[in-house]
Amino acid sequence: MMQVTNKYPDARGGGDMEGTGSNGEDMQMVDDARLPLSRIVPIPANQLNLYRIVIILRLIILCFFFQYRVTHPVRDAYGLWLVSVICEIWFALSWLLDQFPKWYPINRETYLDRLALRYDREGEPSQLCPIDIFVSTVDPLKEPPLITANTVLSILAVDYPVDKVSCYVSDDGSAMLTFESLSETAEFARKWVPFCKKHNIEPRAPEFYFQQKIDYLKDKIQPSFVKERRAMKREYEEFKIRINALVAKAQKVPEEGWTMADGTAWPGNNPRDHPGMIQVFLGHSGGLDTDGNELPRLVYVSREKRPGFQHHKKAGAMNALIRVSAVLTNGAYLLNVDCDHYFNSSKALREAMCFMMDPALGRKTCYVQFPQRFDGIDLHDRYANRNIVFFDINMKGLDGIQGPMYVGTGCCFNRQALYGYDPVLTEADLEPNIVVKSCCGGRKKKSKSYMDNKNRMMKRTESSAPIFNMDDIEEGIEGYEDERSMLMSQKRLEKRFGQSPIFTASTFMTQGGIPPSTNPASLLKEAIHVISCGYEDKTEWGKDGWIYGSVTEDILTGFKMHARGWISIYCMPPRPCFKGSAPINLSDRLNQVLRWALGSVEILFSRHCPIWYNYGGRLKLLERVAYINTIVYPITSLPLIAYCVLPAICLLTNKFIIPEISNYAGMFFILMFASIFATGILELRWSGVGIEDWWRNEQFWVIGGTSAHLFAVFQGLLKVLAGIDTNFTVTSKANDEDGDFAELYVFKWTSLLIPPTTVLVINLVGMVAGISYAINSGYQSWGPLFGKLFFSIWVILHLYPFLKGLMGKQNRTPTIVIVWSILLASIFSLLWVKIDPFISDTQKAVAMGQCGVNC
Ligand SMILES: O=c1ccn([C@@H]2O[C@H](COP(=O)(O)OP(=O)(O)O[C@H]3O[C@H](CO)[C@@H](O)[C@H](O)[C@H]3O)[C@@H](O)[C@H]2O)c(=O)[nH]1
Ligand SMILES: [Mn+2]
Repeated sequence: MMQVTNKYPDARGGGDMEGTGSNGEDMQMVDDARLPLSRIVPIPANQLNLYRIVIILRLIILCFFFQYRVTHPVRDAYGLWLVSVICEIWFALSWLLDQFPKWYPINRETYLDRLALRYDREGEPSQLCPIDIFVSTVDPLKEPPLITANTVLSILAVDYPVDKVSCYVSDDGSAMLTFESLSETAEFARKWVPFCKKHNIEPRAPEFYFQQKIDYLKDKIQPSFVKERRAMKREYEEFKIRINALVAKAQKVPEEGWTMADGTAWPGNNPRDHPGMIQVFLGHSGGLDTDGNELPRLVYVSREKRPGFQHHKKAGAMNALIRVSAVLTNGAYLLNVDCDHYFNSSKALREAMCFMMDPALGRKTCYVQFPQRFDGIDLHDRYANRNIVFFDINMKGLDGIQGPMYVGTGCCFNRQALYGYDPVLTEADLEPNIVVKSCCGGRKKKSKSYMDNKNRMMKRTESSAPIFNMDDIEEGIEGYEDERSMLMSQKRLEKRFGQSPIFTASTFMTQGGIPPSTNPASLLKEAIHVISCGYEDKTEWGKDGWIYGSVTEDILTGFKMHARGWISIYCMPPRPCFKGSAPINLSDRLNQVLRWALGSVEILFSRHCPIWYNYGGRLKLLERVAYINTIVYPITSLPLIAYCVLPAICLLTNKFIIPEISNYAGMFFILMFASIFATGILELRWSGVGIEDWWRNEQFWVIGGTSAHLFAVFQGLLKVLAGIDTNFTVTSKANDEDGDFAELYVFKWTSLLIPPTTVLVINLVGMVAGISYAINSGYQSWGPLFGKLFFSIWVILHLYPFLKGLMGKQNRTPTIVIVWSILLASIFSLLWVKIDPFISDTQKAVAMGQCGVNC
């Protein structure tokens, strides 16, 4: 059923490849094996330098700009001017937070061939490290089992030694549907995996493989391929039918709850009150595939849930998986994906190992993050779902500082980093203590040296990775004199890991694997124990592992590791390693953004706030700035809304936020725009991001800012002040099989739509009013009007995708056309009739403005 021997030799020991033959070819191999497994591909210096110069220029211009703005109030519109200047200062600050972490962008390249040469040579047992892969799912109705099945299949078929891959599926919804479809998936994998490996196909998620509209015969020489492909396609369709049947069956819950095939009641009938469940499929003794080869283990896990126990959403699920996997397989590394993020490249694990198993990088790398890429997004990516600017610009920038943020999925972790240990930095960084010695010695320490270092041992468990394995511990305990301090370190371990000796012991096996001679039945029992709901009581789970306290557990988790001095790596090979789905209709997208922003606000008000947290530690300054940026951005919604309403007020009151401009001042305005434009263009140049993606990002910044971010600020405040807990509303992952993007036009009412709609309407009204006013007051008033119209149009252009989303798609007659026509019609009719409904209002406002100055 599961792996019980520790057959993973020390593979991270570094470049000491002994025992190679003495002839020249072998020597060459040894040399090659010593070459680095990855390299930094620098961005061309001329591009980067120009970019940096322009940033500095922009900074200088900005200073002059503000000097002018602050010293030149608008006499008759003091309030408007003050608000606008405050907003502008805030925008400038948030620009600084966003800009400077992009000072050292880099790219990277991996050498998979060298990795193979070093750790995975033909004819020898592979020395690659074992990896546990986590898949999280919660609601099979929103996260269709077929999608999860595809993710699981792509994992089982990954290009990595099968005995070193284990896949854990966490079911937070304790749904029998998830369980049964996983069982079907395990059966189908017996056919699917050998097919993938034989024909070396990509991607190895069947749905997406068969969906590809490419010439699948192109590089295939095997005559049998066509036939086998056809047969496999049929098999997959039958599999799909079985899954769909399960889904159909699950639509209506029987009164007495679900019963399993053997007639017993499904233990998870109440998702809020059920025991922990584990089922191991495939693997060691789980039967072979159709070619007679072993398959990776597949484990279903549904942690125990009881009323009155906090379960901490996804972070809690992930922590439960850390413990289960430590007990059952204990991979040295673990990689987690959301249920909809399948392996788009079967080489993903090897890519990650190019960094993790690198003797120099591996010791200090807490995780290797892959960019999130998506399928099924509408052609123009209306709601900036692909987040290209973030993934291709900001993250590359961070990679050059201390490493990219963790984004929740497609990320390979060093298990020790999740246990809350500090990185093992270079020997010079540390005092000459046992950590370094045992690293370099590579041999088990005798109990004597353990005794010598007992006090350091305690310290070390506080701060750095444990290097001893169980034999050492046992030997040590026998001859232990100072019982009290042993007890304390025992207590310390219990606090950190909880009350499972087996699990705690596994944490000392830094190369992964489980001790030999452990009996599978007792391991399973222990696995159930470590997922019980009370297990984390009186422990530090949530302070280590995945961090609790925010619905964006990802940011917090990565942040804490960086604060401990770990670095992370951004890995973006040409073929995207992971692909997921994204909510493409407006309402779902806004709700997703709301959750993210709320998560940020939660962090802002928590003790982990990057503004205050842990100075004097190992967090690099620019990395901190980037984290500050990701948690304060929701606040920008306040000045943003104000700023978007200002142009309309200007139009309605016939005032302006800028006084009559001199030529000298006008120059600064022009320089400002030019420098903004130039930094943008240069950024797109070094990153390779397209202008459309950039523009979408700008637009969505305004759309999100005027809706979701604003709500997040208030909900966050409510949480802090009134203790109202936040929800993790899962995004639906609809499978868009027809590919007609019907989802894009789905309209669901949510109050998130109100503020941007209001901003839009006000601006439209303002434009009508402004134009009609100008018409009435003759031609000298057209000049100032254009300034105001410009700002209004700026707002409307940014909100345009939102307007489109609001309109939906009714019978293919875009309602937006109707709206525009009504608008234009009213402008022209005003022009024709020359009436001015706002004239009295404006006069009133003028009077008030003057009063404001004089009094
Ligand atoms: O109680 C819960 C709630 C959610 N999930 C899982 O969390 C994942 C992410 O949920 P989703 O609704 O897809 O959120 P997204 O906004 O699309 O996810 C992004 O943002 C999240 C942080 O808000 C990260 O956790 C995700 O990894 C990242 O992909 C899914 O696999 C869920 O099954 C759980 O396991 N338990
Ligand atoms: Mn998602």
